[in-house]
Amino acid sequence: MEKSENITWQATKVDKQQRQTRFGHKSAVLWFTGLSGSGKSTIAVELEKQLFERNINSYVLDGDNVRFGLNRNLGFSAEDRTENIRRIGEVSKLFVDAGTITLTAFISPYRADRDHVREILGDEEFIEVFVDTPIEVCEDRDVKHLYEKARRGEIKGFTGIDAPYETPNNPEITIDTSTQSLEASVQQIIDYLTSHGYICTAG
Ligand SMILES: Nc1ncnc2c1ncn2[C@@H]1O[C@H](COP(=O)(O)OS(=O)(=O)O)[C@@H](OP(=O)(O)O)[C@H]1O
Ligand SMILES: Nc1ncnc2c1ncn2[C@@H]1O[C@H](COP(=O)(O)OP(=O)(O)O)[C@@H](O)[C@H]1O
Repeated sequence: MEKSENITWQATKVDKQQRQTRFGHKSAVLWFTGLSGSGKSTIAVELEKQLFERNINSYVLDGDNVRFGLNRNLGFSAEDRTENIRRIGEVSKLFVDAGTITLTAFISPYRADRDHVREILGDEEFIEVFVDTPIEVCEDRDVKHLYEKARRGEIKGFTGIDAPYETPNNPEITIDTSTQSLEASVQQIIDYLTSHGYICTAG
């Protein structure tokens, strides 16, 4: 995998700990995973807004958006999805080093790919948020009409239809948007961040 030789790690004079101290909160990745239409982006975007309002550095990396730029050369084969998640894992690590609470909204269907990101970040900085909305509900929403296309065979390898989704074994947070409101989901995550000492009650 490594193609670069003769490279040396450059140390910096400002570290993650100093940045966290200055910002007044810890940094970590909230790794949203779940089917298309499960609610990953909707929750991440609202949560980012609420964290921002509390003066917390936060940033959303969203599957669709990242595929317009950084990952525009990747498709939806198993190999490309793995590379997609590997890159986002590395980007997330940089954001966390920069002191930001990073929200990633990718289907990330393969357990091994998510576990790899957990490994490079460590348990404390990787918070897996399983958006466990039943496929029937996601398909019923079909915001982008992609399930419709997949059922008609116009999209091949669509997650949940003819491509796999491997559920997390031990997610830190589980949300089902078919039974809980957006507000309740966002509050559940804020409560987790507060009770685990990532952010302060007062923000
Ligand atoms: N074949 C196939 N399977 C699943 N999803 C598809 C596919 N083709 C396009 N799309 C659209 O791409 C979004 C998922 O991109 P991700 O980068 O999150 O996927 S992955 O993590 O690499 O599996 C996904 O967005 P979300 O609905 O936000 O999840 C879809 O809009
Ligand atoms: N309780 C809820 N939480 C989150 N989204 C919900 C909820 N109820 C309905 N929705 C709708 O479900 C859709 C989820 O789409 P999206 O957030 O793009 O999902 P994903 O990013 O997982 O593909 C949105 O249209 C959203 O308005």
